[in-house]
Amino acid sequence: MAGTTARVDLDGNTISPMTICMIGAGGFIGSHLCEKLMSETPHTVLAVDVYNDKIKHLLEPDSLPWSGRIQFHRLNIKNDSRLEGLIKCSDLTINLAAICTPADYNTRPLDTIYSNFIDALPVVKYCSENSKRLIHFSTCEVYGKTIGSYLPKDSPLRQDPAYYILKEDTSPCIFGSVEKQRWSYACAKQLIERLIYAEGAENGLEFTIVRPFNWIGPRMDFIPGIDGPSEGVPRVLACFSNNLLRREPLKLVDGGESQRTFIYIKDAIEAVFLMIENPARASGHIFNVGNPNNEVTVRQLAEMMTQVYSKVSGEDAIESPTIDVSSKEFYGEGYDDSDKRIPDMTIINKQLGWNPKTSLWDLLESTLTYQHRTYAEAIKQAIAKPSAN
Ligand SMILES: NC(=O)c1ccc[n+]([C@@H]2O[C@H](COP(=O)([O-])OP(=O)(O)OC[C@H]3O[C@@H](n4cnc5c(N)ncnc54)[C@H](O)[C@@H]3O)[C@@H](O)[C@H]2O)c1
Ligand SMILES: O=C(O)[C@H]1O[C@H](OP(=O)(O)OP(=O)(O)OC[C@H]2O[C@@H](n3ccc(=O)[nH]c3=O)[C@H](O)[C@@H]2O)[C@H](O)[C@@H](O)[C@@H]1O
Repeated sequence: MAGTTARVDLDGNTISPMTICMIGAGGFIGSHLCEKLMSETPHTVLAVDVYNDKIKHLLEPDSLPWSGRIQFHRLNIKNDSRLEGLIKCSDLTINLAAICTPADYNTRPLDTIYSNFIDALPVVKYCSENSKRLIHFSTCEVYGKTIGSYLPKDSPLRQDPAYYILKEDTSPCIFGSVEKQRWSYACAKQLIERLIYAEGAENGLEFTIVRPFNWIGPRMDFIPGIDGPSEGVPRVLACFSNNLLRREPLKLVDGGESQRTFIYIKDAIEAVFLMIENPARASGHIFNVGNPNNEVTVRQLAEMMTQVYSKVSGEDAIESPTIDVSSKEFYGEGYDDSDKRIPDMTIINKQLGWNPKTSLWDLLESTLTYQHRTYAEAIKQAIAKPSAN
């Protein structure tokens, strides 16, 4: 049981129980982190968010084995003076709070920039002034587009990893023009990374920056019209899950040619655990956290999800499982895209000895089993409702 056996770090030292102020704990990544921290460690979590639906199962009832080790604080970090007190009484702050759905970047650029830069400023300041450790969640989007994407289509250099592998310490950050407001998120995340790095260099802030590469799994985002707004556009896993559940074609933006590497949330959480419990190895570093072996085009992802969903639901796929849609139609004016995202793993391997394990097929199978179990009945009822009236 958590807390009864002493935990040791990668260097064999005993890890003392710590208090973690987790901002954005009620979201997708936060919920998985809280779940594992409660079941496998003696650490205490001060869970800060405006919502708690995804961690409700950890908060009640009082009889849960970790009762007393997780406290929920409903607050908006934009304007709440309690934040500094929570950071002060913690050993470590993890900041996950952000607007991070691409449909918002070009349609709500101000909210996106405020959320990812301005609202994170006090968190960094309080950590620096109070000499508290910070793990800040950035994104692989800070790399933007690959160098290779600017080469002629038939250039052999496009096949050379030097032109597309993304390395924390050497790759440039390549964004589109300011009119392409898609990059408002990446640019705000890049500037907060630079500010944190500068606080480390000038004022001694002990920090770790995480750059997640498309982490996916249960509880990611929402299913429109079921546990989120009907007109809302979540990230691709939830968009495609929604289409599959409703037996609609999966929409391929601009032909689905962009490439992504997807990693299972449970593999990625292991990496964050190593950062939490090995400060001497993690501090001062920026880490890519992704699975370079799970690369697909978005079209291939759609095809694989269609096959996996048929297997887990027992339903045959519809006759035309995908449909092409322009990015302007799907996201509106100002959308642009990352062409390819393969993380270099050298730094995280060297510092933390971490590697991802789960194949794309396996992670989709467990995730879509969850989606089917959680939403299929609610969708059936939602679809049946209008005709019953
Ligand atoms: N999921 C991924 O693959 C991925 C990839 C790259 C980067 N990230 C980064 O990781 C972090 C977490 O991502 P996620 O996928 O869990 O997103 P999420 O949207 O599920 O979680 C973010 C949480 O932050 C909370 N939040 C936002 N603004 C807040 C505020 N002002 N005050 C209090 N709470 C606030 C939200 O309510 C939400 O619960 C984000 O910073 C995101 O940019 C995630
Ligand atoms: O997850 C990450 O690592 C980062 O990348 C995501 O950005 P992106 O991968 O572009 O967002 P998705 O919504 O997951 O879309 C992936 C691709 O699928 C496409 N897509 C999306 C939805 C859809 O229905 N159809 C479709 O073709 C998009 O155009 C894009 O090319 C988000 O910006 C962040 O959550 C995060 O910082």
